[in-house]
Amino acid sequence: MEGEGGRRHEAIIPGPRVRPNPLAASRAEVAYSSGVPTPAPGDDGSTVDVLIRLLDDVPVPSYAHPGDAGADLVTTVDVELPPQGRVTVPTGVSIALPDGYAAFVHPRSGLAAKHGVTIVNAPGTVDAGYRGEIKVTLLNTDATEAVKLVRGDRVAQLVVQRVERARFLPAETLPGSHRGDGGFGSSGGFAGR
Ligand SMILES: O=c1ccn([C@H]2C[C@H](O)[C@@H](COP(=O)(O)OP(=O)(O)OP(=O)(O)O)O2)c(=O)[nH]1
Ligand SMILES: [Mg+2]
Repeated sequence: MEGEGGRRHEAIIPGPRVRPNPLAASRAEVAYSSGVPTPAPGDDGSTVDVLIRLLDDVPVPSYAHPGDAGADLVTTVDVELPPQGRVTVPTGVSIALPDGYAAFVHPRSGLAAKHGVTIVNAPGTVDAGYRGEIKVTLLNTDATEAVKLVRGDRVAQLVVQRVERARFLPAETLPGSHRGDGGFGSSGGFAGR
């Protein structure tokens, strides 16, 4: 456009506010650790396709509500967790995650709050290359009450996430930071301690 004095001004027209979706861009090329290509890409880049084998008569893990992060996993065996005891249970599923993803086996808050049941190694890490059955190592934190779970009970939830792999670069010194080497409660405790 021609401005005053004959100088040319660029018209500032805001561009469309569209963020590129890195998932959508790369999905077609995603490869599994085995080299098997992915199935057709999903709809809008907000889901990732994960191949699953049902090793038992179990439901495909599903999300209870839209927007949930965790898909529930069931135990395929009846189990009694003694007070403060732990048991590893099979879930009847194995999966193939695309490279660049991992799945994390998280406790369920209802089991934790009502019965004290958690997962020893929470969250358990399922590597992209793992093809074995997903298992859950349950722990009954209650000091006195045993907890009985039966085949089909939902005992954990699986959260699928993109993960970065680091290139660890040895260095003599590290850049300074506000926290420095303070940790393990350096910012203060809680009321009474
Ligand atoms: O709660 C879990 C945690 C892990 N796994 C499976 C998937 C994972 O890829 C594999 C190995 O897990 P991890 O690396 O945590 O165990 P590790 O003790 O380091 O075993 P490994 O030497 O096989 O890596 O075991 C599960 O089924 N459930
Ligand atoms: Mg390991």
